[in-house]
Amino acid sequence: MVQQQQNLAELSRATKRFGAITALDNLDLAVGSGELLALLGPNGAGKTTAISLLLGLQQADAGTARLFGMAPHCLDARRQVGVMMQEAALAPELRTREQIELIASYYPAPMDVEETLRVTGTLPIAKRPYSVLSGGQKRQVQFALAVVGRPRLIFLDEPTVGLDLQAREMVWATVRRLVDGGCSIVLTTHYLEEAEALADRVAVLSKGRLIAAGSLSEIRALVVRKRITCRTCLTPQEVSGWPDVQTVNQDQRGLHITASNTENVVRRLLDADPDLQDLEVQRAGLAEAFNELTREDVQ
Ligand SMILES: Nc1ncnc2c1ncn2[C@@H]1O[C@H](COP(=O)(O)OP(=O)(O)OP(=O)(O)O)[C@@H](O)[C@H]1O
Repeated sequence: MVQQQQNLAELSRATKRFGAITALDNLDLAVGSGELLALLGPNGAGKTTAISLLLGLQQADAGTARLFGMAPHCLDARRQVGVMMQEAALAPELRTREQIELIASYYPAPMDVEETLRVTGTLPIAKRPYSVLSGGQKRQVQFALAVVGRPRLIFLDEPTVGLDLQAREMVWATVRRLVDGGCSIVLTTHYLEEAEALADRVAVLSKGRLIAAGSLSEIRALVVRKRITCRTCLTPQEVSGWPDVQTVNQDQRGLHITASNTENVVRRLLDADPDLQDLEVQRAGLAEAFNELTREDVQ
């Protein structure tokens, strides 16, 4: 018998307004079992608001939010969730180990506290009270609290902002391990390389609306533009007038061309310069796709 896969978290036609601002505009969003969904979008796009609705921290003005098929504020739903928001109010006097022990006690089958300290890089600050920690160390503790309960679904709102490279890599490694173990994760990030490194699926928000969703390659494919690099005797001035050519730059590696139809441009390059060398054609990266998709909003 084929079992129907249930979405762990779901927004249906959700709208949320703050006075004159429409933070979410008729948004549909679903988080499937075992996936890492990256929510991308410019500042103010509605990413944090979407998570807040799914967690029951805020109510939608229209539409619905469901968490494990329940209203998000239900304790049974919340018990299956771990959260790291951008701001956290933690007891300042509690030491890191005590914070982790406290949160672990709320969950039925938490991770071992020592293991949590180790995999989140918080072992060196285990004995220090929260109030004396640096900004980055506080984020590490918040991350530890999000994962210690071994929840089925974890929301991470910009988890690596303010972390040094080593701490960021530790977060990435732990996130990968959790997903490998069957955990689902919703991650908001401004670091596109973070989405590229971790996400199964990407949802791009802009002005409270979903403007694109799909796998990384599907999102990249939305951008038709591709890059051509080659060594040639042709000058940028000659090439820039050709059909399908969008931009041309030159440096010591040769000519760099972006084009909407690379096949046509490559054919013409080879015709015009039989001695052409080091020809490379690359698809647009996530960063280019993101810029293209949200261009209207960032201008
Ligand atoms: N409590 C609030 N009161 C008034 N306006 C709010 C409130 N929360 C969010 N907003 C507004 O709603 C919009 C969406 O905000 P939100 O924090 O969801 O965006 P975001 O995509 O998470 O942005 P960022 O990437 O900067 O964190 C913004 O214009 C924001 O100013």
